[in-house]
Amino acid sequence: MATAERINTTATMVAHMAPSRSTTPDQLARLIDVHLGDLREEQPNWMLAPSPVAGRGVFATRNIAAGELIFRERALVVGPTARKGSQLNTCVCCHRLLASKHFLCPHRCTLPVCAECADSTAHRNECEHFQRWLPKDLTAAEEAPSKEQSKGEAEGEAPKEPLGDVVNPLSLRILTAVRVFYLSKEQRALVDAMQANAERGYRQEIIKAAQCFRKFPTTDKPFMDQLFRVVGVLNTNAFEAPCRVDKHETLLRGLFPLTAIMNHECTPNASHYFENGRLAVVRAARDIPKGGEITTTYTKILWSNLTRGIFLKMTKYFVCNCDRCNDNSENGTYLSALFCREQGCKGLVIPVQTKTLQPDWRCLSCENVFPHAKMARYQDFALNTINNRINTCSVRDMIHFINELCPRFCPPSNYVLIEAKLNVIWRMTRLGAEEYTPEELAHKDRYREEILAILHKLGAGECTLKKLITEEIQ
Ligand SMILES: C[S@@+](CC[C@H](N)C(=O)[O-])C[C@H]1O[C@@H](n2cnc3c(N)ncnc32)[C@H](O)[C@@H]1O
Repeated sequence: MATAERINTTATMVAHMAPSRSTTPDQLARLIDVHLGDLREEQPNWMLAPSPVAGRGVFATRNIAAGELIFRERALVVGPTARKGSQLNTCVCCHRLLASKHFLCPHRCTLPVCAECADSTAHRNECEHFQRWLPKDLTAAEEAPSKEQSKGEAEGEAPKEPLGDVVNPLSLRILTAVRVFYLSKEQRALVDAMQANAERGYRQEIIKAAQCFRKFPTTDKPFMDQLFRVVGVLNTNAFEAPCRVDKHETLLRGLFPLTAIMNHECTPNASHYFENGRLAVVRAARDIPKGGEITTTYTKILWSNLTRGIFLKMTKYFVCNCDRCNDNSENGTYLSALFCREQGCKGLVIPVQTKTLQPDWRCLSCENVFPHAKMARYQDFALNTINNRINTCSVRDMIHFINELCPRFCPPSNYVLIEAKLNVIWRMTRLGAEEYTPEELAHKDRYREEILAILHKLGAGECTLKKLITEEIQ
């Protein structure tokens, strides 16, 4: 993050974030060029232009071959995702894992930070900023022991272990938005030129964060409006980028503006991945002709039509109209398929209509039609049963479950079962091959071939998942 001029009042912050919704395509292109800096190619194979899909998009300036690099981009801003279950005792600057107790900033901004970063210029602005908002100190309990604790100790009980530091994920998550206010003027202009979906849930994120502080400027309307927009931009555009420091893996909330301007396609022609949470790399997954829109995916590629549709509607607020979404066989992969509920028939049942999230379902064998509610309950059952096993079973038991029990209630093409196979492959790779029997390793190879065949049917080309499966998972 650029260390911009110091900002001491919310009024100054708002002035710096003055809206510039009318950013022209040329201005946007210039802001992106400045942001790319030394990573901007002399003659890029991409350009920005209005998209027939939505808003602005990224387009090929010449034919691009599958596998070719399209661009690399550093994050404009990153921060903790502070997801449920993540290790919150991770330094917000260098992302190292900290001690499990006493890991908050010594300057009492209540952010988890390592001793080195606590006094760094990278942390100074946000530290002072959080201090000004007066965090409700969650460690107070440690300094002022409860009445019962003091009583117990007075009566000769061994002193209780100090409670240690506690982080509120809601205040931690707002950090990325706060960091946006400290970007340079041009960087903030770029943030302001980005799409921000207006969603009530995003406001909740701020309202809940505000409750973590005694002096959050909730009555400062211009500031709050800017904050709502920044959080809207983050939620519309930011990625969750994995980052590994030493052996500690964490997910960062990163804004990569050029990568974000790419529109979504369910089987995209480009793939992106992140290097240590701070660098996005975008490559062509298939050949892209000159003038073609370069697309990425906002969903998992192996999800069924309905699952992707619901996810996009709920989190990105649009209905996808790509070729894959309009084909109820899903390129012959039948990722949505469930077994027929009719006595004696074990045919495959698939959604009939494609442009609705509540389709009728029809059996490909007996042609009976089932209401969506019934099939949705069945899909939920399969999902919960399989995910429950994934979370509780050893790999060995999972292989047995997939091969012997799943076929009784879930067609082998169903995406939940495919994802379970991917999970097995992934876990076996992480644990190392020597722990498994040749038979178990053969199952892993078979799962891998099945998934590669599905990716081939989908026309996914050199997508990130294929790269992972063929190169890293061996
Ligand atoms: C990260 S932005 C993509 C860039 C955006 N087109 C722009 O002009 O800044 C994501 C938003 O773009 C729109 N979008 C992206 N892909 C789409 C698609 N396939 N169909 C409809 N809308 C899409 C949706 O409004 C979505 O919330």
